Amino acid sequence: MARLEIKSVSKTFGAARPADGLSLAVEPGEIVAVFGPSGSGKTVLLRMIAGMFEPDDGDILVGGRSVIGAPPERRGIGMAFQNFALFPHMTARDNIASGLRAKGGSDVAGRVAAISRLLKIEHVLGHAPRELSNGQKQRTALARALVGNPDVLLLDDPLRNVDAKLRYEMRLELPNLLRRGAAAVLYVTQDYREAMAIADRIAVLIDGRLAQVATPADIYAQPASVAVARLFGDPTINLAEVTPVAEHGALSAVIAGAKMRLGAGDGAAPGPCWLGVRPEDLAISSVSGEDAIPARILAITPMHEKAVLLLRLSDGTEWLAALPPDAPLGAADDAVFVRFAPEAAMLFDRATGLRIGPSHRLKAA
Ligand SMILES: Nc1ncnc2c1ncn2[C@@H]1O[C@H](COP(=O)(O)OP(=O)(O)OP(=O)(O)O)[C@@H](O)[C@H]1O
Repeated sequence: MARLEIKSVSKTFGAARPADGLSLAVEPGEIVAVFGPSGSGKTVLLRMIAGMFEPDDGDILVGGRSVIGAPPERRGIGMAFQNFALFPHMTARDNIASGLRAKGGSDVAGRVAAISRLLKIEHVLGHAPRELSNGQKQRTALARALVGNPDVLLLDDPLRNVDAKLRYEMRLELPNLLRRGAAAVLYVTQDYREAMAIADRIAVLIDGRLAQVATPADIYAQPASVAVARLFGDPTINLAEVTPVAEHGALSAVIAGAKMRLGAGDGAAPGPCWLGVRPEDLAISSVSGEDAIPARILAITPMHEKAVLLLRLSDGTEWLAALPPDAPLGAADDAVFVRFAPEAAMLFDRATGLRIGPSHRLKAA
């Protein structure tokens, strides 16, 4: 059992700076998802930890000892990648055993059998990779990463190339499987749902910097910035440019002519902001009122667990509302009124993008 610590790590490739002062610690038995847009530096981070190349600055420690300069096989790290990276000429059994054999481990056959049972691939151990389905390849690659009981487990988008059904199943199974060995797990994914389903904490990487490291619930309810807020949620968060005003210690902002009460902030007017409201926090009705934004329904998309309404507010802004499918939805071109609770409004500084003030969403939940 060992802690993984990444301390002020930076890496530059020409004009690209995929790691810019990254600091993060992962405890034994903890799963931290590294999530961020394409090109944000996720793979570079994993490769530096694995020892495929070294950082320009900073330190990486496993169990309190720096691994900088140590060869990959001496770092106590297991890895699995999105393209599986299995040796094509070896059976699944030999692929799984390859790392153990290289290290001269004991009871290789017994350990391979045990991990294969756990991953339900015992029946294909004699097959070559070309004879395996993508799901079986992915389980074989995971088995190879897990079999040596590594201190640190690095998984680079391991479910990207498997079909939707298996991905769903594996999202349910993986957390228990990964926690068995009490490794410190870094799990890279481009899918925010996968990050939320699998991880204890999510490290949001944007342009080589950690924009936020927090639990999935906190990141959703209290995103540190408008960029983080936009990465989590489907449909994505609705935004409006506002300049809130403070009256009697309470904030409000005018959106498309309607004066909306805001629960965010500390009651002082914060200057120009982005206001963000999640689609599921909007209520739609045919009843007008001072606290309601006039809008028109442009389109309704029924989905099995929700209906998504595309709305045009009276100032031309387009917002999305996500409603329970049994809610009265109206029809395209209907005039409607949009409301949200003051606690549902988040405010982000327009210049920096950072969220303003304490969130009231958690209190409301
Ligand atoms: N070996 C390398 N040489 C030069 N530039 C590199 C190298 N590896 C990565 N980069 C650059 O570093 C940046 C981050 O790349 P990285 O592969 O870490 O992104 P990512 O977040 O994993 O993206 P994706 O989700 O698409 O896999 C990119 O601009 C990439 O072009």
